[in-house]
Amino acid sequence: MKKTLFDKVWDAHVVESVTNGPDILYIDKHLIHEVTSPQAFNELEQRHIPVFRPNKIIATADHNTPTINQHLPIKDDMSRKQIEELTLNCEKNNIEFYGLGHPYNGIVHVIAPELGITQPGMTIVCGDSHTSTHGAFGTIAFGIGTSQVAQVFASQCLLLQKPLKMRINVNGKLKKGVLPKDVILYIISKLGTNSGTGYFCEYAGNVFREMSMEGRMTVCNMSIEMGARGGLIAPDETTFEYVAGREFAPKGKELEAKITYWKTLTTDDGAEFDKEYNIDAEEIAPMITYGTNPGMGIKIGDTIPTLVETSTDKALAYMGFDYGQSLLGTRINYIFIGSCTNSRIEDFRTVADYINGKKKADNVTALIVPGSQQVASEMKAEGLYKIFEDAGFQVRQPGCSACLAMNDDKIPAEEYCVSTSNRNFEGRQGPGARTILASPLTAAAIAIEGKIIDFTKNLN
Ligand SMILES: CC(C)[C@H](C(=O)O)[C@@H](O)C(=O)O
Ligand code: SF4
Repeated sequence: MKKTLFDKVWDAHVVESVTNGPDILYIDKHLIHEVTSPQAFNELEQRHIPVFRPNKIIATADHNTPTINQHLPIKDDMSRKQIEELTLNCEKNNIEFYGLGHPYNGIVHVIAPELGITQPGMTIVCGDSHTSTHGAFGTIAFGIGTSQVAQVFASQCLLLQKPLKMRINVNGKLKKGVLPKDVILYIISKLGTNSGTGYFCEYAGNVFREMSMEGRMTVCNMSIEMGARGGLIAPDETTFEYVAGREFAPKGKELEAKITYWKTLTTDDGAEFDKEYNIDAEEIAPMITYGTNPGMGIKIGDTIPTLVETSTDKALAYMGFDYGQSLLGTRINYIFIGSCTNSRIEDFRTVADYINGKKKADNVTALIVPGSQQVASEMKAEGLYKIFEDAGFQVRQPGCSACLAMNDDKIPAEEYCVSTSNRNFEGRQGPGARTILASPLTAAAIAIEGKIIDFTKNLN
């Protein structure tokens, strides 16, 4: 039978299946953070169940962490307690923990790939919806709820109904200034935030084949924003090259054997999908969002579509925009470049390249937040800190930061923030804050101007 990439990875992990029922799936790697693990640890403790395979679990602190003075005790009580609880739970259960100050600390979806923990063909879960990021390596990776976190702690397995399969093919040549973030924002704006519900989505076509691993991670990261459980891209030379040599990646003969296997992880010609979309790369342009879900996006120079849906009325009222309006010229006081979508070295290289020798506009507060300590070290080594600081940007310490209002980095009410994160929900960046999602390049260009511009005209 012809199989898809998804089928191959799934089938290799089925421990047992119930006819016409769910499968028991083995989980290779379980990532945890401070927000969704405490209740699961409590459940195990109450039921006197030990953690079955602690060496398959990696923990980091990212959501509640401050991005200034990480060497000092966390001021906010609730955040400090969250991190203390995670630290204690990891100690008690023998789980590797990359806490604040650890050279491997950072956002969970940034550190696992960069440490070589994420590898092709694996099943990876985390109590976090953007676990879909790891699909960029040809893994089945998805977010799970707290009761499932407990299930994996106890058994290293999950009881799951096999999801449906969809494929999005993007072929052709991307225009200048179009980044992977624009590709996924465009896809979601076209297909809608429910188009992936019940599905795992494979991204195929020359656009993804030619993308860096960082770019593929940006795309897979946002699969969840079109409703999909996860997204994945077939591993290839770009993937193998990225993985090889990383801290926890296989080495020598073992790596060779793995690569031979990883090369089989492609969708067979003629394998069937439950649905499929084709997109022409030339249609895609730099995108911005105008509303309160990631599907409410337009090309920078376009006007807000005139839709008659009450939910759009509410979104536009929240954002302070109108039907038919162009966003060009909108004054922007906050820029956030970070989050598990766009806080990898390539993102910061793109930003630094654009702003080198320029200055941010006076009205702008611009935050640069590396996804991990390792990204921060690379940035320093490459001289990017100096470029950012000379341009008047603030470079912070790693964490989720202003992606969501769980730490000190909040955007004031009614202020617009052009953000490279993945969600623009009401209150996401702070009560009343208005989030406009965009690529790192778009965010950089807007930081320099202090208002929304169509920067593609300035590119040479
Ligand atoms: C806090 C966490 C559970 C949440 C998620 O699942 O995604 C967060 O990371 C987010 O991005 O909204
Ligand atoms: S950076 Fe944002 S989207 Fe990513 S895990 Fe943190 S809070 Fe969630």
